[in-house]
Amino acid sequence: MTALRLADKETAMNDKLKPLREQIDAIDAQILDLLNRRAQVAQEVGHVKAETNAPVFRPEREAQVLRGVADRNPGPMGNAEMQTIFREIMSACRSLEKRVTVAFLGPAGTYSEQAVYQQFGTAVDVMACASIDEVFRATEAGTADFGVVPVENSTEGAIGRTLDLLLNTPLTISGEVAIAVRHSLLTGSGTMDGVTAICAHAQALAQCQIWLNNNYPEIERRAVSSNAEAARMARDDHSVAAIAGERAGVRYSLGTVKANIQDDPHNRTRFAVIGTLRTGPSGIDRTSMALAAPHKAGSVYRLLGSLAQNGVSMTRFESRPARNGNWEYYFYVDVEGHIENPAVAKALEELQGNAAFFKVLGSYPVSLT
Ligand SMILES: C=C(O[C@@H]1C=C(C(=O)O)C=C[C@H]1O)C(=O)O
Repeated sequence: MTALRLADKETAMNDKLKPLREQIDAIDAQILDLLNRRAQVAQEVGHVKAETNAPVFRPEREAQVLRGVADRNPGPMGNAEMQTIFREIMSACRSLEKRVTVAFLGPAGTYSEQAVYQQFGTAVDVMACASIDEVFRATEAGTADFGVVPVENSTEGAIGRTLDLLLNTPLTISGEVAIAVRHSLLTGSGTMDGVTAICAHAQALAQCQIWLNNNYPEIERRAVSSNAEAARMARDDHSVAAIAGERAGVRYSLGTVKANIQDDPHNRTRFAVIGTLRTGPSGIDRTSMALAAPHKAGSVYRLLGSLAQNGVSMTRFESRPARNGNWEYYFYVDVEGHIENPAVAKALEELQGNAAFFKVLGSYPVSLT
């Protein structure tokens, strides 16, 4: 009797589902058709670009498309989900023009790899490099079209090696990506049974230290070359737990002991996309520069005065030792606006006149996230 009633309920449900699924099938057919029409137009764009050897990847245009999607989205689909879908659509369309190769700080499964996919979508060829230096080298040599390197973390501060290398590279910053860094405690079994060491990159251990002190104060912490390397170790050795992103956990088939163990819930890392491409204005842009102040009273004040007088807002000011033993510093300054914006151009020209060293690192669309 009960079984019968259940079967009746299922039939009634299926009767209701059938027309709805037919609607979805019809919509999917339309989406399929529209996507291929979009792809054909992108191919035409590719031909036009090929005639003049113009760059295929246009971050300013992609940023505008993604912002437009969020602006026009009536819901119920969320803006972030819609942007993820459109990023993939653009990635697939772009790869019909030309597939770009992107170098990043490997191994696979790192936040740097996540940043690559967040900027370029998944229709790209990725090249895992062993160091930040190698990402610069591969991109400078043209082995990779672009490189993605970490610039700063909201908890731990600047990534010094990236700042040092930006100073001398002929490459420019073509784009930026910010990602939320969420660390998980991962093991082969998904439990802490038999675990004698917690491994991660030193930065990740630092970003989770309060949580670790509160929960596993007695377990040894060991810094290794990357979180992904820690995840690989945890897969091969069940006495090791890793701190890494969920992406690494999936890659190395690990179980999650606890997700989101970072001390700062807003922990974010900003990455720069480096390449030879000088990105055009997208409407919401940032310009990064490096400069040195002459050894004179009030010189930093005068430098920054050029920004204030031209109404240009500074969003970041970072200093790095010049490493000449003279207590001299390079300043890394980010401002709002593109270098083609007249106020920004004027401010930078004045600034350059007052600086002992001056280099524009790039103008690029502000990260969506
Ligand atoms: C189609 C173009 O080429 C690429 C693909 C884009 C897209 O699919 O919308 C946008 C910008 C470019 O990175 C274009 O430049 O418009």
